[in-house]
Amino acid sequence: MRISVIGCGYLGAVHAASMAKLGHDVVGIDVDPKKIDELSVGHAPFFEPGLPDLLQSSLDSGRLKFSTSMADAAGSAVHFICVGTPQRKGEYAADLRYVDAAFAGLAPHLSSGEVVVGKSTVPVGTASRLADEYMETAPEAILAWNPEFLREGHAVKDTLHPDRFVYGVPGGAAGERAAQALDEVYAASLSEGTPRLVMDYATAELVKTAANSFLATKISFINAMAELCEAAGADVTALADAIGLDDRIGRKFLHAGIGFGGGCLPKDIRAFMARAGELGADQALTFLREVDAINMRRRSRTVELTRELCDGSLIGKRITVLGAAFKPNSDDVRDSPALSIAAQLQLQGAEVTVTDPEAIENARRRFPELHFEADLATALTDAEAVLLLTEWQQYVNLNPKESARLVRTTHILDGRNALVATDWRAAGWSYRGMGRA
Ligand SMILES: NC(=O)c1ccc[n+]([C@@H]2O[C@H](COP(=O)([O-])OP(=O)(O)OC[C@H]3O[C@@H](n4cnc5c(N)ncnc54)[C@H](O)[C@@H]3O)[C@@H](O)[C@H]2O)c1
Ligand SMILES: O=c1ccn([C@@H]2O[C@H](COP(=O)(O)OP(=O)(O)O[C@H]3O[C@H](CO)[C@@H](O)[C@H](O)[C@H]3O)[C@@H](O)[C@H]2O)c(=O)[nH]1
Repeated sequence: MRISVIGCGYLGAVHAASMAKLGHDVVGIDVDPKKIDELSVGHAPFFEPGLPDLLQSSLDSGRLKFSTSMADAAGSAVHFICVGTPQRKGEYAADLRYVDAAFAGLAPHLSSGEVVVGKSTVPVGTASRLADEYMETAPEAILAWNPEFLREGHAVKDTLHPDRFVYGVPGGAAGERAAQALDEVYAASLSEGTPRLVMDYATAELVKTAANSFLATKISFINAMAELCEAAGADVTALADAIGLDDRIGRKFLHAGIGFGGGCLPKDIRAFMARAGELGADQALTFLREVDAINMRRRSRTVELTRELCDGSLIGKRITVLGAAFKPNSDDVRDSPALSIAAQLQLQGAEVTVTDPEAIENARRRFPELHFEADLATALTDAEAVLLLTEWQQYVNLNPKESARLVRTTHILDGRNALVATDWRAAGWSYRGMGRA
């Protein structure tokens, strides 16, 4: 099947390479010529485990190519729209200008029977608006919305073996044709028994934002419990283990710490609230304000805990931050809690050094005022406090005795509750976790 993938960022590049792996002939299209040049020679423009091999094998198969020209999408049976939907500057709402530009650019190249499939995360109501505004030029083409649930750091596996497929389609024969086309695209995964749910546009759009809101709520719930544990002298990790054993609750997404970040959860819950307001249903989502507020409080709480670790003053203190990415196994620094905390500490007078195995380049672009050091041992040397803010495996595996020899003062704040506290204390460190006595 001929497929085009429009927008080759964290979602689209993985999607394009994965669709070629499934046996389709794929063209990935992006407006960024640098990205397209890199992808065309098999260089992944961002860090994602498994992507370089997948990209290379798909290019070698001759089934994957990249282009900056929308005209190269012409003739594809299915066109996936994977462009960004960031938060609008100074507002909660999603910025849909890239989605609109992608539809406007694609529409003149559409032919009868082709299916345009939105994968970007959009506010409910967007698909029917786009169908009205852009699909009229190609009346026989059909629009479907097939939201994406991949996690960065697991994107390849999540794309090839997702938990479920959601198809938002129009009513009648057109909807059936769109679902058939998507079944053909995903035949290999469907044959593994992956559930496939067909519904209307609005429900499909809502499934995506509801799923991310639920995940964000779960994280903020456990972080609220962390606040309580701190006040009551209890331990949030023991609490999460105990409540997580109830199947109805589950242990996943109950890791308390510095809170959630990234290019999805924060902006998606805000866009969801904004859209609810436009629909006159803002009361339904007022709890998400609290979810957001709890999350942002974790960042200021981390700054306060660091001040406590540093005997009450941050001025001139040498602080080493382990991790810049918003999560491990990613170089994505969009709304990274680690960087936001590092920047706050520096503003309050600390001398901050940030290290990360993959994200330094991206981090430096966003926070040029911070000092970055790629070498872990050098970053730790002479530190007066160490903060683990992104739980990369190499940081979790750090040897507390060897690390103690590098630093000036053995103070560690475990912002992700990822270290074995007893090991660090046994090696002479004063260890502080999040929500732990
Ligand atoms: N990153 C994820 O893990 C993930 C997972 C699920 C859903 N999503 C959603 O997918 C969408 C894309 O997210 P992302 O993280 O890949 O963003 P991204 O910023 O990494 O990628 C977007 C890409 O679209 C390109 N682009 C912009 N306008 C274009 C146009 N008119 N034509 C062609 N290309 C264009 C940009 O140059 C960029 O490369 C968002 O709606 C996001 O919420 C992302
Ligand atoms: O118990 C937890 C779990 C996660 N996090 C943090 O939450 C953020 C988001 O993590 P995760 O959801 O794993 O990463 P994303 O790659 O942003 O994936 C989310 O956002 C994507 C884009 O919409 C969706 O496709 C995914 O299903 C959804 O999990 C990160 O900062 C994590 O450190 C916690 O603090 N505690």
